[in-house]
Amino acid sequence: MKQVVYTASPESQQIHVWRMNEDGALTLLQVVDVVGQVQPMVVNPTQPFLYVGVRPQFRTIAYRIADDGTLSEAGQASLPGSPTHISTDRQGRFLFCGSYNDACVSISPIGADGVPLEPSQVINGLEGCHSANIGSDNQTLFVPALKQDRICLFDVHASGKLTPHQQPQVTTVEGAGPRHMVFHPNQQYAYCVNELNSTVDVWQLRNAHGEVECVQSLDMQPADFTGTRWAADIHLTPDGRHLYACDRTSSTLTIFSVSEDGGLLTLEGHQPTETQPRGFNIDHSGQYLVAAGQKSHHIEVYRIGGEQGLLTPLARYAVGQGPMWVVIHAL
Ligand SMILES: O=C1O[C@H](COP(=O)(O)O)[C@@H](O)[C@H](O)[C@H]1O
Repeated sequence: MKQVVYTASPESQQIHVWRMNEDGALTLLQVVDVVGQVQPMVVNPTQPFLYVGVRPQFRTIAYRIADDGTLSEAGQASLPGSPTHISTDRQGRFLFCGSYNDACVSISPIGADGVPLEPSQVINGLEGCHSANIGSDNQTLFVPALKQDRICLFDVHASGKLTPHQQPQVTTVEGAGPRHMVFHPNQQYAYCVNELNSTVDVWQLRNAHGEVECVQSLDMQPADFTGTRWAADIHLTPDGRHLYACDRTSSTLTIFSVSEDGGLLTLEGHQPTETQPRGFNIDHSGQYLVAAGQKSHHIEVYRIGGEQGLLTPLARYAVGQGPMWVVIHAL
């Protein structure tokens, strides 16, 4: 499998493009200078485009992905707030943007040329909006509002509109701060990392009443941990067996194994990693994890191994300043 790794470094305004070799080693292919601080990134699932969110002029830049993974700019569109997180639906028809500082989520249609258009709708009042995550059904959008301890649910319409889902929101425990989410491949469960109390919640997507319900909440930290909690990102291996979440104060990756049905997590261990890991990702083969240290200005590649999914450090690489986002794309 041919894969490339994109890392976004807002302080130096750069995207580094790496080829990922079969053994997990990275080879630098390109450094893209971006006009603005580049933060969130996502690849269109059906067309070869990388979308990034930049500031201080809030917009998305679309890059065409060449056959070798290198990038060339294809167009830009405005965004209604500072882009904290961007994502697409599973057919690559819409771009979603969550803005923490501007407390909103937006939806922008993606044109036939692969470039996003201007937003077709903006929903305000989502305090601490930290991400927008399309469900496996490609119809329900899950939007964590960190400062309100709730995840808002919206139906996505083909017209480019969002309307409140039948169950319009679910709430976490007070002070949790829901941030990023991933979905189990069996479409039955989602996992949300909570920034402020460093826990991971397991959300059953359709309980006996057809509703979303939290069925487990696990601490990411060891029982004797007394430091400040500051969790950030969460990712699942493609086979749904191993789940990872990172905490920035302790600079650790927490490793969970996932039960066969996806409904139960077991804490397997902690891996020290780059200083202040804000973003990481897992490759498409499920063999490698790449973590970015916002304060170390490096990324580190790990091999995922064994029944427990423990991590073995392979190599670290200097990137730009303040790396914060990692995307891995199968060519
Ligand atoms: O994780 C965090 O994210 C928010 C929003 O980040 P931004 O890059 O969109 O400004 C940040 O303000 C908060 O301090 C931090 O913990």
